Amino acid sequence: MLDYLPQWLRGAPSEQEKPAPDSSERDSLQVQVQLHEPESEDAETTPKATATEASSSVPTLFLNGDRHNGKSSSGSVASNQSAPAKPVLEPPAPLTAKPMTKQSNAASLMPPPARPSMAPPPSPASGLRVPSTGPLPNRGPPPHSQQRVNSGNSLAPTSTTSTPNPRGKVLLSPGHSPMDWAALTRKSNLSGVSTFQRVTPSMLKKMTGRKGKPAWSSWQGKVYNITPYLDFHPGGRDELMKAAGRDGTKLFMEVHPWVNWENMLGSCMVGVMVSEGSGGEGSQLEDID
Ligand code: HEM
Repeated sequence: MLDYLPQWLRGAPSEQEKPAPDSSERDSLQVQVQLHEPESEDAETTPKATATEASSSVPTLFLNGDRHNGKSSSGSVASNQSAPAKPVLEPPAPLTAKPMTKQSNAASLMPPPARPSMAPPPSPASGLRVPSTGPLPNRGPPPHSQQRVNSGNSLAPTSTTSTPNPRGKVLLSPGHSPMDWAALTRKSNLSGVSTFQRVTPSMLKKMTGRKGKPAWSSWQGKVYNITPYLDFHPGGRDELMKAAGRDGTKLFMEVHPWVNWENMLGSCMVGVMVSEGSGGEGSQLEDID
């Protein structure tokens, strides 16, 4: 009975029956001892398989054994000719270098260069654009300022519509875009006067845009007819009318110092400011009205 099992598995023979172990059995017994012998403080952990270089060309795996154990002089564990119960695992798959796949190849490539900026070429209306870089300029008067309060005067019906835009911009009616204004000023003289005017402060004060009079405003010593621009003004008629009959420099600079007054209203220039008493043809224009 149990003849098919190796001797060492059939159970412990009595001391008398026990034959002198041959060398291979001795080695097998050593293996058992080695497997159960705690080697270190973490010896109770799950046995781990470790690859090692066997004496033959085929790599062999060992349980809980390090390379030195496997190559011990007894050689029973490392040897392929040991007992069948020997805990030898199948040889692992050869650790060959993986060929580069397409994906890993692409991942190792350098990223594409940054896209060049697609800034549009400068246009005639570029002076009207808000600068895209740098600190934000003053975006109009504070919410409760006098400038934000509707003046309530009886202006002619406007062709612009107020919007809840926080910047105070209005919806310009069709045909009144900044481009339309630029095209209009290229074609015609919009000053409303045939000759250059010498305008005194009292003359300017009367040019309020009411009672059939044009709206004039001065800027750095020059006088401009702002009436034609009223419906083109992105801030609306009411805002622009605040500068009528007076020097508009301060108001203008408070709201949009980046806007080029002289370029935009060049064709609306009426004349220059002169001191009181030295008025010129402007007084004649006043008489006509
Ligand atoms: C008379 C010469 C003026 C010209 C040529 C002019 C021109 C302009 C332009 C081009 C804009 C658009 C700005 C932008 O998009 O960045 C604008 C907006 C505006 N303007 Fe004028 N403006 C003038 C006078 C005034 C005055 C006197 C006021 C106020 C009393 C005023 C109030 C505003 C407001 C509230 C806006 C909208 C807010 C903004 O764009 O920041 N403007 N104006």
